[in-house]
Amino acid sequence: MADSPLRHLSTFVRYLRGERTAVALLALLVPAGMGLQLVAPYLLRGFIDGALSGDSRKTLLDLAAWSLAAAVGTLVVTAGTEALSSRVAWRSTNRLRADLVEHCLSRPPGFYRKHPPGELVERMDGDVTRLAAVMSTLLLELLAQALLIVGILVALFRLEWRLALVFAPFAAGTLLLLRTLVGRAMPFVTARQRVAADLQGFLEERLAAAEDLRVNGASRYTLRELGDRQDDLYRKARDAARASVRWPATVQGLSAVSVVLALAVSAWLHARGQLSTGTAFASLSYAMLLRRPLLAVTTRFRELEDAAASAQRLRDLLGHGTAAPRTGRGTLPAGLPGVRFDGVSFGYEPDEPVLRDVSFTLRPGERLGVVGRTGSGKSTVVRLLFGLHHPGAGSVSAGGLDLTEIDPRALRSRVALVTQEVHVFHASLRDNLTFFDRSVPDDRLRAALGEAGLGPWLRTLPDGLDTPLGAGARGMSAGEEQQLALARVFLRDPGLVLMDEPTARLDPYSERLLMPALERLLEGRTAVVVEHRPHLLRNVDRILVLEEGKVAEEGERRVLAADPGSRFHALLRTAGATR
Ligand SMILES: Nc1ncnc2c1ncn2[C@@H]1O[C@H](COP(=O)(O)OP(=O)(O)OP(=O)(O)O)[C@@H](O)[C@H]1O
Repeated sequence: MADSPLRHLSTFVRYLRGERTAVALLALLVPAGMGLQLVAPYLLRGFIDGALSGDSRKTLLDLAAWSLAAAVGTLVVTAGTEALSSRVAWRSTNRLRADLVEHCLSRPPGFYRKHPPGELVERMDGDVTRLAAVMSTLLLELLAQALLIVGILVALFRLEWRLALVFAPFAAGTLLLLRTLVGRAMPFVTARQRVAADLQGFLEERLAAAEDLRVNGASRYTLRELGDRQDDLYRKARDAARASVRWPATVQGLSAVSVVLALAVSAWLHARGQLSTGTAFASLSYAMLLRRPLLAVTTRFRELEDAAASAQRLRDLLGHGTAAPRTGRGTLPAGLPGVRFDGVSFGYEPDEPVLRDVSFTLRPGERLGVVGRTGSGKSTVVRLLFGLHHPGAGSVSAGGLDLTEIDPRALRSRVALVTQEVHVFHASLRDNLTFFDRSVPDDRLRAALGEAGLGPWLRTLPDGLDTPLGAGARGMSAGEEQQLALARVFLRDPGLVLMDEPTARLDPYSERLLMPALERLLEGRTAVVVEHRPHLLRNVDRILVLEEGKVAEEGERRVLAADPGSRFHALLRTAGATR
């Protein structure tokens, strides 16, 4: 059975709640506009019959004045409807867009692997805009058009029942057809919208990697893939258009037949003297007018199906990943937190364990270095400690509290994660440091930059803390970006620092420049440092060696480094760093 568009749209009705007055006014204006359309043919009849029967000039002028008033009324109602509906659409969709952005910002990393930014932009822009049309007037208009159809049929019956009999089956047949066709085009429309969003995601990803693609000679392959995707979009758009066009084409055909029939009946009745010229004109005007709402309903119905498909995709997006909300409300106790992994097993996918029964303990202020081959689960340890995922078995705790019991915001205020990925926003240096919090005093910002080793760099900036950074503004080297990331952490002064190979993308020179700041950051804090180059772990107290997700070795750094039989010593030997 066809999916009902209204079911998908109903979820978003709540965004109209703040617009009750405007919606109530629209509920009056839209039917009023439809009602005004019924007046014109009625006045026309009076005018023609009056003129033919030699009525006084005053009556004819009165009728002309009424016609003018109806036209002005229609103009006012149309302008009012337009203004109000734009306002309702703008405000309600802004609220929806804000909800979507908030939802996306709170999603775990896996969400962004499933939905690349280009796809999300298409949803927040394209889908929301399509929904806006429905939220403003479409539903009201569909209802009003249906009322107009009934109104025209009643007026026709009153004027000439024999003509009404020609049109009633046409209108009823069209509406019955509508019932059977409701939602038929939706699967095709949904498929078209999905492929369009995928194309957007593809373009966004490829353009972001333009340099890599060029360097690796993959530009031609990318263009070929773009061609395939465009062909697919064309096919899906064609299928959707075919499915959607059947309905208006049928109505057009039916309508043409019924108008010809009405013309024949009018001519016949008029020739027999049973129909005045004015009534014939008025009836035919109503007959022509009847085509308008029926065709409008069909065209608007396509928009409704488009919007319903968008609504379905937005509902899916809003529902995505809500299965495991964090419920913790606790906060980390004051002071430096200790850390404990107790029999932790975890996998990103079911039946694909990444960590197996991992246990270790760090006392407050202790620093742990995590080493192991690529893919052994080092980064996963850090992600669990940052609360990005929860273990399938065992527990991860900080400051004596299981992380599932801690409010994520409270956790993030005391725990910092430094990775090799640094995002520099297109904003001032100040905003880049504070994440747009204007309450942080400048001397704290300068101190944090100094601790991160960016003091001399700051002095070279023309506008100091107000210097714009990011795309199209002042460029930064990879090392400076990493120092900026460290300055952000110094500013927050967390008790627990997690580092995931922060120097991995730096050349040895930049790495050497960064090391003093990294070492300062570890001083007087509990820390977990992931590093595949063991010789860089000079300042940690303990070492954890992971192999295929299991703890292969754990102990004091000093002891393991001095023991030629230890795995850590072997790693140092391989790196040529044994002392
Ligand atoms: N988000 C994810 N979804 C699915 N699998 C993942 C995800 N992240 C990591 N993995 C897989 O988990 C395993 C461990 O990954 P992890 O990043 O923890 O290893 P690592 O030791 O830090 O590796 P590297 O030194 O290369 O960074 C790998 O097999 C990896 O493919």
